[in-house]
Amino acid sequence: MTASTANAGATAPDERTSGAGLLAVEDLVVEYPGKGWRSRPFRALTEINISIGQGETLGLVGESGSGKTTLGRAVLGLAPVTGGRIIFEGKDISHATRKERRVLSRDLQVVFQDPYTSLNPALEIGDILAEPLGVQGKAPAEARKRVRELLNQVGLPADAIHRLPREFSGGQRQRVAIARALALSPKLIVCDEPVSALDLSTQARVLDLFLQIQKDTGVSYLFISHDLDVVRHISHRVAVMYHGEIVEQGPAHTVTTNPEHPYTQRLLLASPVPDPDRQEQRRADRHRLLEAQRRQASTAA
Ligand SMILES: Nc1ncnc2c1ncn2[C@@H]1O[C@H](COP(=O)(O)OP(=O)(O)OP(=O)(O)O)[C@@H](O)[C@H]1O
Repeated sequence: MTASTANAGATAPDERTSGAGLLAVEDLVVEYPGKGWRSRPFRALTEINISIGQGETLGLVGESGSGKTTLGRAVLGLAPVTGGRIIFEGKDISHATRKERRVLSRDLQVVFQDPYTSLNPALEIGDILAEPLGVQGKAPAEARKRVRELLNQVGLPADAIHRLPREFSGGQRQRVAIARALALSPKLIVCDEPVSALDLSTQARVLDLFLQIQKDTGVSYLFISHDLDVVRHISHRVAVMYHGEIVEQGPAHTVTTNPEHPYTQRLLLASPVPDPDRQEQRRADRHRLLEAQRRQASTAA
């Protein structure tokens, strides 16, 4: 993985700036009802505006509690929308009924962070992958064929069909979760920290798989991560969240190497650089950023 190339596997990121088309989130507000120690409703998202085009990845970064997961859940219909709209393929889905959500689930899928808890441990991989196909009414023979295709697509052996999740490593389990999300050929996948639980070399391979799948299928991703390097690698554009608001968004390379907002600058300076391959690039980024801050300070003085 090279830190300097944002989503090198798909369309050049800087050619994309609008992201209009598939998903548009307009002035979205999410308030959780008050409960327990929080007796008043809690506003987790305030006037969020993002959009994602077909075949595009929008990376969503921000510290813990900034509202990234809530935004992903709102898109999936799992968080209470109290204001604004979520438009998917031109249709307002912010208050979709359960029946409408079932239909939408063909096009809108999710991959969660933890490959150890997101798969039913009692089911064989073949059954895990066939489940969404059965729910959508695919005949068993057709479902079996699709399961074999999916295993091949995510780089798992055909005999994985009869094995249980516990027989696989974290990276392999995440491949199963990706295959399950792909089963119905969705248009958008919400990826909620899908590589955070994996070691670095496995992270790189799984990120490459996401890129390859996007190239092959044209799927779009809302890619949530707290890791700026991961987001830079996978995304065309990046949105930065802070206390339930988007404070900055733009082309991935610009936002992750030359951010404008002080919060993004702090994120960049604070994020660790565990991968030796990325250290040189990050040192250069930090140096440039610190220089720019020094220049700003001396101009202000
Ligand atoms: N079901 C809920 N009920 C009430 N408050 C919630 C609920 N889910 C999340 N929150 C609150 O909303 C805020 C945003 O949480 P969210 O999980 O979206 O942040 P995040 O950026 O994804 O954090 P992390 O990276 O730790 O997952 C937090 O203050 C959290 O406590």
